[in-house]
Amino acid sequence: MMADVVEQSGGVAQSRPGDEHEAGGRAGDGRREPASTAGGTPRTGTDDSAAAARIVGIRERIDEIDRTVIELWQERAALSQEVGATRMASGGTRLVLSREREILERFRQALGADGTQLALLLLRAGRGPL
Ligand SMILES: C=C(O[C@@H]1C=C(C(=O)O)C=C[C@H]1O)C(=O)O
Repeated sequence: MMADVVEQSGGVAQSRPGDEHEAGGRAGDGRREPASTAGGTPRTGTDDSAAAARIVGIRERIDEIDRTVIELWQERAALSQEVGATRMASGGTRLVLSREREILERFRQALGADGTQLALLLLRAGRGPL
């Protein structure tokens, strides 16, 4: 089962059985995906070989981006924790809400409502549960 995701509306979407990603399951538009990967090639969601080749190429870059995002996410969380520990060891506060508001605003301006959600998750990753 996939983890819940925060939708643009702020609501929570849950995957339904057979919704996506499963071999032979239904894709997002309700059409059935092929149950197997012909010849061991990655599943692309199309039977058109030219489109499939293009998709495989694009997915290489998507996977690279995802690895970078994960790496940067982890680096940011570690740095944020270091700032918090340094500040508390010096008698300061655990959080600085004015700084957090600036970050939320930066993400909102760049990415809209999704940016706000993303920034909230980033901030939470750095400080742990309140
Ligand atoms: C990292 C800091 O500490 C906390 C964590 C923040 C963050 O993850 O960006 C921002 C503000 C603080 O609440 C900081 O003050 O810069």
